[in-house]
Amino acid sequence: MEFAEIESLYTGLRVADVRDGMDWIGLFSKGSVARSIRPLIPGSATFGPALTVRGRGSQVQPETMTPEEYTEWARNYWYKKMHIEPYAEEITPGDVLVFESPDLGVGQLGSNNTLKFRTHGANGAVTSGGCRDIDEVRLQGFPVFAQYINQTMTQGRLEYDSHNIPVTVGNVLVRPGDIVVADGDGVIVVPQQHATEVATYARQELEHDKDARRKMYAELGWEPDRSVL
Ligand SMILES: O=C([O-])CC(=O)C(=O)O
Ligand SMILES: [Mg+2]
Repeated sequence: MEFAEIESLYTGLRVADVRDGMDWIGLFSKGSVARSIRPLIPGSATFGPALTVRGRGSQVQPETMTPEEYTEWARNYWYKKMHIEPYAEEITPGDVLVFESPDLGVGQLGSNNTLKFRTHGANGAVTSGGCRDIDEVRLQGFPVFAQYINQTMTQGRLEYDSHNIPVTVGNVLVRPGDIVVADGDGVIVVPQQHATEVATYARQELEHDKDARRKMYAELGWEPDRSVL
């Protein structure tokens, strides 16, 4: 599905609405990513088709080296052969990167690669692993939904495995092109074949809910804000 179509279906929908839309078509136990995967930037929200990436634990045990040798090893071996990001070149504007990453306490995402993803037009990233440089990622306003914040780099810990393959993140299968929606309630994944129907009932429930809240705003004498308009 083209991003323009996803945009017209999903703009303004909250994760809660998409959850309802999934229920409305009978997908009660599907889609909701484990609640341990949370927004790292309070208030951030995103949606888009999944560009999937798998990382794997590494068996590489770097030998003892001088710092100069280590610089050479990191730049010309690790970041050229093991921690590679070929998928960045394949980002289509609107994509949400979805990383299946083992829980190795690694800050696989950081302010450098998130900025690279943004320059290619990505709408955000979801990972079962971690993120570092978090203050800068917040400054960038790049929506990251992750299991943890941690300091360590990937060297000798976590390698690139593959991309554009089905992955399992937060106990949910995510296939390339499935629709990812994320906000303060967490992350939900809509199988692409259900994208239109789920959005239809999600929208119905959002409008129903907004009507009820708009009336209570009026009763309270509050000015309507975007949450009720
Ligand atoms: O380099 C890494 O592996 C992660 C990182 O800190 C960044 O992208 O800024
Ligand atoms: Mg960094």
